[in-house]
Amino acid sequence: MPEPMIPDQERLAACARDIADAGRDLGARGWTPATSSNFSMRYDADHVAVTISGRDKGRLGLDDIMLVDLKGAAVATQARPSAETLLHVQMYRRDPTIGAVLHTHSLNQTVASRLYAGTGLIRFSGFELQKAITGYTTHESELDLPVFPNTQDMPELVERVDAWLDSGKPLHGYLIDGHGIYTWGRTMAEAKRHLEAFEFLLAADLELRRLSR
Ligand SMILES: CSC[C@@H](O)[C@@H](O)C(=O)COP(=O)(O)O
Ligand SMILES: [Zn+2]
Repeated sequence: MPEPMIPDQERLAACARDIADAGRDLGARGWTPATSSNFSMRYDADHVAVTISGRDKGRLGLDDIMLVDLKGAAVATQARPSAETLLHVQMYRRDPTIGAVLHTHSLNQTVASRLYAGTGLIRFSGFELQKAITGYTTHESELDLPVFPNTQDMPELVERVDAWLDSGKPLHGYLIDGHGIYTWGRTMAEAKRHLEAFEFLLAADLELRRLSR
């Protein structure tokens, strides 16, 4: 039997503080309505600090964050991790450089996901803010944000994300139809920058659609 993992409380608290700070900021913008959204940070190579399911993500305290392994199983706690923890740990498993994953439910994210569910993709081009996504150096690039069908079956969603990544196409975030967005970064700051950029790009796209009706 392997020894049970005993979390370093200081390290876990440091992750929890960063997650709670991000949650307060994103909640204040109205992107985490009605306990929706979930957040995580890499704790070490094999573990992730993640929000406990059902908590108000705009008012998180240190007790609202728990540890899971890279399969999404709770570590050293009976608490239940966020409903979509499998989508978080998938990214940490696939890319060891990822340090934070953010999922929110803003109105723009949800409305855009419904509008583009049919095409399965939003392609941004010509926006300076595309450069806020790591690796994009010009507004002349094409930045794709896929829209996957919503389901309560997390392994099914994990499979769709895996299929996209396995095809070799770049992926910096995705929408889930009628639901919200996932994005990530090497640090919490980078994940937040990506989230803000996608939110702005979605808002701009929706506004242009309104104006050109
Ligand atoms: C409150 S409905 C939203 C949930 O179903 C889910 O999508 C979500 O974002 C939050 O789930 P949670 O388990 O609290 O992390
Ligand atoms: Zn959600």
